[in-house]
Amino acid sequence: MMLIEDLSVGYRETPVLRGIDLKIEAGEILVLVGGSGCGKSTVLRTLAGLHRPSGGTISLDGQPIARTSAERALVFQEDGLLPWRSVRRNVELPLAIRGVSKSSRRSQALSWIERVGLGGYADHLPRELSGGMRQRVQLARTLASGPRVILADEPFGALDAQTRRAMQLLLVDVWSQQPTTIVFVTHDVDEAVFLGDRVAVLGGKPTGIRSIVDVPFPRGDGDNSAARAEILAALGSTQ
Ligand SMILES: Nc1ncnc2c1ncn2[C@@H]1O[C@H](COP(=O)(O)OP(=O)(O)OP(=O)(O)O)[C@@H](O)[C@H]1O
Repeated sequence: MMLIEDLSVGYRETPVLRGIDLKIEAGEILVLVGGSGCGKSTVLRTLAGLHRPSGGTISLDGQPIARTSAERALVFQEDGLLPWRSVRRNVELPLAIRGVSKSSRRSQALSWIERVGLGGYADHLPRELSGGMRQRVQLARTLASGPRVILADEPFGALDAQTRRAMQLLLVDVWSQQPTTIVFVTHDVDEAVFLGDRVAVLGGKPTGIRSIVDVPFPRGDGDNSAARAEILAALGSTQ
């Protein structure tokens, strides 16, 4: 469980958000939405340990978060793959850093590559793949590293609608087999309601969280229109 208490974030003298209290349960998908520039990426980078909070505390299972750690993996819109390494060798990288033996990391990487639907592309270079395929490789690499928390910053933001949907379904598929805690930032309310167990709307003063909306049918076929309307209303009130 990740516990965020009275968190303030900002840059030098510029406060961005303050008074954030959030409890993120293990295995939950929590989505952060909010107007452009409200501080979503800053919060995520703070949870990753890349940015120091200006106040408050963050802990993961009771341990304070003070720096970056492989247990909290950041995933960006830009895939961050190493262009000179093949798909397989990109996915192997976090395993190599953890000291996993060569044969074991090769078989684990190939298994993840298969699971994200890229069997047959293991020896390709990133530049030989489409944007959606590169995002699949990024997902495989992230999952291969076995993080306890995935911090995703608009990972599908640059993809066309069809590829984006395919990636959401893939994420849900792998998450349902292995429910990792995910904090997911998006601009897209439909994506938020599809993926999230809960959606936190950030922005607005004096508090950093305008509203937390429970999604009744996350990743399912039920009617989430009331949750969607509540998120849109909260977003409207932060403008
Ligand atoms: N490195 C930085 N130095 C100073 N100010 C910054 C820095 N990064 C972001 N900011 C400011 O902090 C605020 C929050 O930025 P952040 O990127 O967290 O917002 P966001 O909600 O993720 O935006 P978007 O949805 O447009 O990506 C903005 O006003 C931004 O200008």
